[in-house]
Amino acid sequence: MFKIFVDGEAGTTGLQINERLAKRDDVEILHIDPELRKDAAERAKLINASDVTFLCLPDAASKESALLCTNPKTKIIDASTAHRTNPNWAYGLPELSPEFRQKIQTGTRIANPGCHASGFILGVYPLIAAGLLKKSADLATYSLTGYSGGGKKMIATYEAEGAQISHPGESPRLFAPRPYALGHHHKHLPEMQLICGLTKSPIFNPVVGPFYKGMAVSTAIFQSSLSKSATAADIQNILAEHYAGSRFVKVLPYEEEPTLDAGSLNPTECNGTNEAHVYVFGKGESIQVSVIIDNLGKGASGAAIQNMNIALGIDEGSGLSCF
Ligand SMILES: NC(=O)C1=CN([C@@H]2O[C@H](COP(=O)(O)OP(=O)(O)OC[C@H]3O[C@@H](n4cnc5c(N)ncnc54)[C@H](OP(=O)(O)O)[C@@H]3O)[C@@H](O)[C@H]2O)C=CC1
Ligand SMILES: CC(=O)N[C@@H](CCC(=O)OP(=O)(O)O)C(=O)O
Repeated sequence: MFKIFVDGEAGTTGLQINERLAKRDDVEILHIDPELRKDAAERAKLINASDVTFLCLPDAASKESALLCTNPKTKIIDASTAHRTNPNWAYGLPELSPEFRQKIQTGTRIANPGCHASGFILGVYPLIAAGLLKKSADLATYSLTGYSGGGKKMIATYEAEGAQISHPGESPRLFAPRPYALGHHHKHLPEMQLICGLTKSPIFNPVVGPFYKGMAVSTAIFQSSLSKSATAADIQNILAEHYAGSRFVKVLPYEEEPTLDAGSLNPTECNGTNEAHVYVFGKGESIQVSVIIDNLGKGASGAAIQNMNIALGIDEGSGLSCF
């Protein structure tokens, strides 16, 4: 029986991890007295008593918790941004390459990827690894996300009575999707750039909409950024080959005239799963890669549990099929 502690168990990500773990009989969950949830000594006790600790905390608290861990056997999986570009931590996206998977398997420090970053990297990394997309590529990406990505505070704002209602003659603040991070320094940019090995940051526009969860991350691939000319179908082939055999990442067939439901991409189609759906669109020289995930699934707690399974040497999909 593996002992698991979720530091930040009352937050959005922590609750979701606990929900998944509660259905398993191979783990024992160590709970903290809610009154002591911010007490460093109490957290240290539980972290060091665990086989795996999930950090579902703001960055500063995550850094503090990681330093509280003195048990060399305890594996830490951090859901925050704090350690994602730290070379001493494994980056928790095992589908990228056998090396990424192996670091998760053997290390004791695993950084769970950001949700937008997961969508971006899943689409872009294989194209760079194949030598088609230049590391110096100019990339423009937008991500349409549900509001649960903003944690407890944003959920409360969106779910306040009347907040999402559009009144005729008024300017509704939350009804229409809202582009944000317009200062162009979103916190996921460093991991997007580092993990893909890009020499410059993409231009990244996240957009939050009035739906709870689900995310579609779309990246424009310009011919000038390719080492040789390629079509959308070529790019789909590379991605399909890269993820062949992957349990959770599915590359959909290329369609010149997409016949998706109602002719549009549905950011919620992976909700309740740990899957990522990868699409390639475009015609002639114009190419777009779109990745759909559940921001709370493959974008957060699903990925965290998948990483735990890999780190503990148990079946990768344990506890994930019961979402
Ligand atoms: N929501 C999402 O889609 C995703 C979130 N993440 C990341 O996961 C982490 C948690 O996010 P999320 O679950 O959304 O956040 P929430 O705001 O929903 O929850 C954070 C939790 O951490 C607790 N907390 C805050 N400070 C401390 C502290 N010093 N010691 C102990 N507990 C503390 C909070 O308690 P209290 O409320 O009482 O202060 C709260 O329960 C963040 O780093 C976030 O960026 C990662 C992927 C996706
Ligand atoms: C809607 C919204 O605000 N989304 C968050 C994504 C949160 C998240 O997943 O970020 P971490 O994994 O890095 O914690 C944002 O864009 O900052």
